[in-house]
Amino acid sequence: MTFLAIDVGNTRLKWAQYDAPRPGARLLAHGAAFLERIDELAEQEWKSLPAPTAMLGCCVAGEPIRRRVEEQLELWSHLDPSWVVSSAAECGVVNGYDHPGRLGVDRWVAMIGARAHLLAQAPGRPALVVMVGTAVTVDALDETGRFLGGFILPGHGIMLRALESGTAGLRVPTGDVRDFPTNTSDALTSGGTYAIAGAIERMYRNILRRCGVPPVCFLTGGAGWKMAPYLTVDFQLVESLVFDGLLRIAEQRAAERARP
Ligand SMILES: Nc1ncnc2c1ncn2[C@@H]1O[C@H](COP(=O)(O)OP(=O)(O)O)[C@@H](O)[C@H]1O
Ligand SMILES: CC(C)(COP(=O)(O)O)[C@@H](O)C(=O)NCCC(=O)O
Ligand SMILES: [K+]
Repeated sequence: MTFLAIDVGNTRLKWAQYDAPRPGARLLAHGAAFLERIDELAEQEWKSLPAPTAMLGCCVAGEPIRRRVEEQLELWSHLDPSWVVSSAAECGVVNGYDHPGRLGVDRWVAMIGARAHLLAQAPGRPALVVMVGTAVTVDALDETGRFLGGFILPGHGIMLRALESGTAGLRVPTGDVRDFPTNTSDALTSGGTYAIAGAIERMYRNILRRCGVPPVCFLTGGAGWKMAPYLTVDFQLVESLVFDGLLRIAEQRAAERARP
């Protein structure tokens, strides 16, 4: 009984194969492909994988991309692709968005993963879930598992491209993060990094004010490691947060199917 988890973002598809559809399952293989390369998965990375018994994914990259991923999944003819959609409540997480279905499903799944980590280590605490990918999301879960709301910011790449295309004088290589940047490259890189760090610190304080208890902060996403050195709040870097959420949802759905 192997399980394939897939997370399709706006830049890359991330996949991981586990020996079972439940949290704590053993990771058998994993990889990532830029969206320009997803049409090669069945011919390349996935070709040598043992056939997964079940698959669950989340996709924020749009319907055409999702269909292209499903074409690759046809490699395993018995497999019935299943995609999570954001809902009003799932796996103990309650969705406080005005229109729950409009919440990015990667955010929803990451929060479900974070909630499981939180319950295992610090029940009774709120959670702050930061995902640094193409965009950056900074989401708040209260101590009962209710999603209170969150920020969306441009990611590092989008910030730099926006500045480059909106100005005459900002076309410079990537710089270093400095407290007091003294050249354009460092000023741009530091500005982007501290904009994200500042949003995280603000949400930390928003949650503390709302809940009266400091949140446990989870950091994930392809560029999460880039932010790690610059955060002033305690955090846990959990690269697998979305996969952990998918495993949790898959376990829950299997239990529901098994119920008489
Ligand atoms: N090896 C890498 N190649 C390209 N981008 C990387 C790499 N490692 C980290 N990144 C950063 O991670 C981002 C993509 O992260 P990811 O979580 O896959 O995004 P998304 O979920 O939006 O597709 C890129 O925008 C880039 O800043
Ligand atoms: C905010 C996002 C673009 C993040 O995408 P990513 O950086 O993971 O590619 C995605 O979660 C999304 O399309 N959300 C829908 C809008 C919302 O969450 O309100
Ligand atoms: K993502």
